[in-house]
Amino acid sequence: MPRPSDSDTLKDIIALTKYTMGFVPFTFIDFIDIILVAAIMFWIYRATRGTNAPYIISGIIMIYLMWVVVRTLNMELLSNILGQFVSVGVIALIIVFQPEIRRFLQMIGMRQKRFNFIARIFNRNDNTSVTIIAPIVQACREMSAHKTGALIVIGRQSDLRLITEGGIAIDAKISTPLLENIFFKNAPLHDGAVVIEGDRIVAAKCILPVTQSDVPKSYGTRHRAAIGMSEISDAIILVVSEETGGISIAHGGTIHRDIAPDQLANLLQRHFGANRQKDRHATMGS
Ligand SMILES: Nc1ncnc2c1ncn2[C@@H]1O[C@H](COP(=O)(O)OP(=O)(O)OP(=O)(O)O)[C@@H](O)[C@H]1O
Repeated sequence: MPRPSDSDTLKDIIALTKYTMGFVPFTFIDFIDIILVAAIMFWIYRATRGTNAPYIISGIIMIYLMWVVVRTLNMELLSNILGQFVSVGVIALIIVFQPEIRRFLQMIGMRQKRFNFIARIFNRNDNTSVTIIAPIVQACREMSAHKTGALIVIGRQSDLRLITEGGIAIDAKISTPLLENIFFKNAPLHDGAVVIEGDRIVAAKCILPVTQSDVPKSYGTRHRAAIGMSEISDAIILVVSEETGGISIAHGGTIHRDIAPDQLANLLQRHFGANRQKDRHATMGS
């Protein structure tokens, strides 16, 4: 019996591909579709990392695949039972993922102000270390020494209106005495977070979203709120612990605890220096 040659095999593959493509036409839109689904799945993975959500998603996918299999095999009873699970699946998803969905909506609400080039050019402050960093670091140093609890959000590119609108508007130039006064125990505005944008204290008494990630049990709500805020925005969040006087800095979903005031000044310099360089590149590019 003659053995099929390589060219025969190739012809068979081409024929099979054409046959399959006849049933399932693959267009450019399909390609975009697949890329978007992959991007959404990657985002869901990143947003739910560290939570129980990936396990729940795997469970839902398993139920769905079982349902597809039993339906194909015409197993009526099992198919009906699993079908009920699948049909209420969307509602179950909304209930189970309520915190993640809320975080996603907040993230959309805090979209980057990256198209606001003109405002950024005119708002750029080359004296950042004198006008912003020094008074904040000094306030943290003092509050740390007196064990005054504080939560300070330093805005960068993310739009923080969703947060500031829930607080008390202040709109005053940053100064060490003002920050200390706000957080002074029993002062009317000491509860919640202060939000700083540019060289101004925009609002106080702001409520921040608390992280849903797995953090050590020793972290109280103030530290959890700092991490939560850093997960949904590019802001830098400073915490002074009322319990220990320790200073922490949260950024990009992680928190560094027990930072010395001098180290804090260096870290802020680095963040704002990098920001200014990024602005410069963006301005040159635009
Ligand atoms: N979601 C939030 N948004 C803004 N501020 C918050 C939030 N949750 C808690 N806080 C602030 O944190 C204070 C409570 O801090 P708590 O003792 O629970 O946290 P902690 O992380 O242990 O901080 P500390 O080390 O200062 O005790 C509240 O009085 C309030 O001012």
